[in-house]
Amino acid sequence: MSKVLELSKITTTALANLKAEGEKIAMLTAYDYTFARLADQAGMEVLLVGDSVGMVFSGLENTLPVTLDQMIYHTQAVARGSKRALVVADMPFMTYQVSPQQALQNAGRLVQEGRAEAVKLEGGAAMAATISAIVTAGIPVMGHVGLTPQSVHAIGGFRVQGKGHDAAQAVLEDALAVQDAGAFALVLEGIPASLGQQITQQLTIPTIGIGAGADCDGQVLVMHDLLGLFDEFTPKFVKRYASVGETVEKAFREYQSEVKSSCFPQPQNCFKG
Ligand SMILES: Nc1nc(=O)c2c([nH]1)NC[C@@H]1CN(c3ccc(C(=O)N[C@@H](CCC(=O)O)C(=O)O)cc3)CN21
Ligand SMILES: CC(C)C(=O)C(=O)O
Ligand SMILES: [Mg+2]
Repeated sequence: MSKVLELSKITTTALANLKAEGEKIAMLTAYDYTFARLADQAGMEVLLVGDSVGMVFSGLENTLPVTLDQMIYHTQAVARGSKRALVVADMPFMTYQVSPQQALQNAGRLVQEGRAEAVKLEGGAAMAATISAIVTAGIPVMGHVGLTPQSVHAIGGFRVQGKGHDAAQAVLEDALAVQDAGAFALVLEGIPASLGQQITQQLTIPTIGIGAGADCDGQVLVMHDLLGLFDEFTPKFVKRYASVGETVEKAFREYQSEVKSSCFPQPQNCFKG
């Protein structure tokens, strides 16, 4: 790719072109300005302000209590840190399920107040009319099928979906319904790799996998999992690229002990009168 293209703003069209060219799409979650900036500089095509913010930032057990105002706040911070990456914001639980009208109004807030460039919502065929209403208003929608964490109580835990012929067929039909409704891309979460491959082949829009195998058009991970900052659970699909948690705790211990022993501050850390 040319230098100009490398630096150009990523759009939904750019992602479609990447699928057409067989180039993989790298997506990562982000929740604040500092880390969004680092991920953007590292070349991530998409920054997802995930409702996983409820788990890794707020310390909640699942994503259900996350509010629209919280998502707007985090999206604003990520948008400020992102020069090139496409900023996608998750629609939180109960901000899009009641009606397409409610969904459109709330998607509009994520764009107008949060500065999101697209929104993501969970669900397949049942969400087709909702996706269509948002897309018609000019807001790009990313779908999300398979393991949908906002349905954790209905699923009975964070369990792999689409195992067996009938369950696989249901996920495929959901994926096709999301595409037909006008979504520009689709997250495939927690499904067998073979099903991820099948859906990716059948869809014209890019698929972005998390625990959906190697054949998806792109991959997404939760930033804290990748960095080794979150270890309350480590799903099989996570790869740790660093041990930032250990590094941070070591620095904190050193600072704490230097305060106790009066090794910090030194004269160079002090102002002269
Ligand atoms: N930090 C973090 N990482 C995530 O990937 C993530 C979140 N939070 N919050 C929202 C959802 C919840 N997710 C999860 C959480 C746990 C498993 C998990 O434990 N999976 C088991 C398999 C479970 C089964 O099928 O029985 C695994 O070993 O992968 C999967 C997805 C993915 N998302
Ligand atoms: C795991 C990704 C796809 C997500 O929805 C989130 O971070 O909330
Ligand atoms: Mg989410």
